[in-house]
Amino acid sequence: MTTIAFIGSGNMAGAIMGGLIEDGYQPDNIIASDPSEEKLAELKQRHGIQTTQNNIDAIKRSDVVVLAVKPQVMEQVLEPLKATLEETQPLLISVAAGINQYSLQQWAGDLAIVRCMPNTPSLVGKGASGLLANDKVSDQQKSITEDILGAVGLSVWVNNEQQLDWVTAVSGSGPAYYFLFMECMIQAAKNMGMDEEQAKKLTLQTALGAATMAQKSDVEPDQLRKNVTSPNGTTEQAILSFQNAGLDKIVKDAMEAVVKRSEEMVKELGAK
Ligand SMILES: NC(=O)C1=CN([C@@H]2O[C@H](COP(=O)(O)OP(=O)(O)OC[C@H]3O[C@@H](n4cnc5c(N)ncnc54)[C@H](OP(=O)(O)O)[C@@H]3O)[C@@H](O)[C@H]2O)C=CC1
Ligand SMILES: O=C(O)[C@@H]1CCC=N1
Repeated sequence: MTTIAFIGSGNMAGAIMGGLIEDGYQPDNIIASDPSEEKLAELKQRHGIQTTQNNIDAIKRSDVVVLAVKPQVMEQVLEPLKATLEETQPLLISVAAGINQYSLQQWAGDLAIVRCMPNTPSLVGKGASGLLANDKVSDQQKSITEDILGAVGLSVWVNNEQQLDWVTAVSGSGPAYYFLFMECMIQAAKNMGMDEEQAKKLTLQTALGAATMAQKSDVEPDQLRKNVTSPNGTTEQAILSFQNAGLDKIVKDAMEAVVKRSEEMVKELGAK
């Protein structure tokens, strides 16, 4: 079985590791590397995986290296690892937003690199990831990448950096939009006087029900919405309220802001 090292073991790495284990991946074949002893102890206890505070040691023992540190520290994290990476030639998968293939290659060396944009629902096997390979990635390495990300949800290959920025706007950042919407619904229900626990239970089940229906049915989301919206009924008033507030523009602006920020990050943080 392929051994996977995670350089950086925070939220995103934890989500992918958790999803892999849930899917039956051998814990012995997962190595988490992180400066935090506490984080590592927690991961070891929860998943029974291998842990280390030594990135080079983790890389030497693995076939696939997943880079899951914050974009702001990627350059400094890779600098001491470049020689080992070039020597051992693992498949490198970076999940960092705003760090493009060019920068990764400058900092990590001439390797097979997949730039991946995952999302945190990977933790529950419902991830959605975009993948961009450089031309050193073999078909076999593509299939290994699909297996890893496939264990935690669905993945799609894209052809260029711009398309990966679009993936970031849709699914990378997307879970936060739905969480925010849930927060707003729970708060509004509380303001009406509903008990918080009840508001939460109903909101979450409604989100799950709507997503499951949209995914399982052949009917498009707009028709599913119309099916809920009885003429002159209650839903119609809510939809009108959203539309009058310019929801389509609010969403469009938010997603364009993601793409803009990704492009800025490439300029701010990327290799010159
Ligand atoms: N969260 C999300 O929804 C998504 C995140 N991403 C990307 O995933 C990456 C990680 O994000 P996230 O998991 O949220 O961040 P976290 O801060 O939760 O995780 C990053 C981890 O890397 C550790 N770290 C810092 N320096 C090193 C080092 N030298 N060697 C090894 N580990 C180190 C950090 O430790 P310490 O805290 O001690 O510094 C931290 O535990 C980012 O690049 C982000 O763009 C992509 C898609 C979705
Ligand atoms: O907010 C971020 O920068 C990361 C990338 C996508 C989701 N979280």
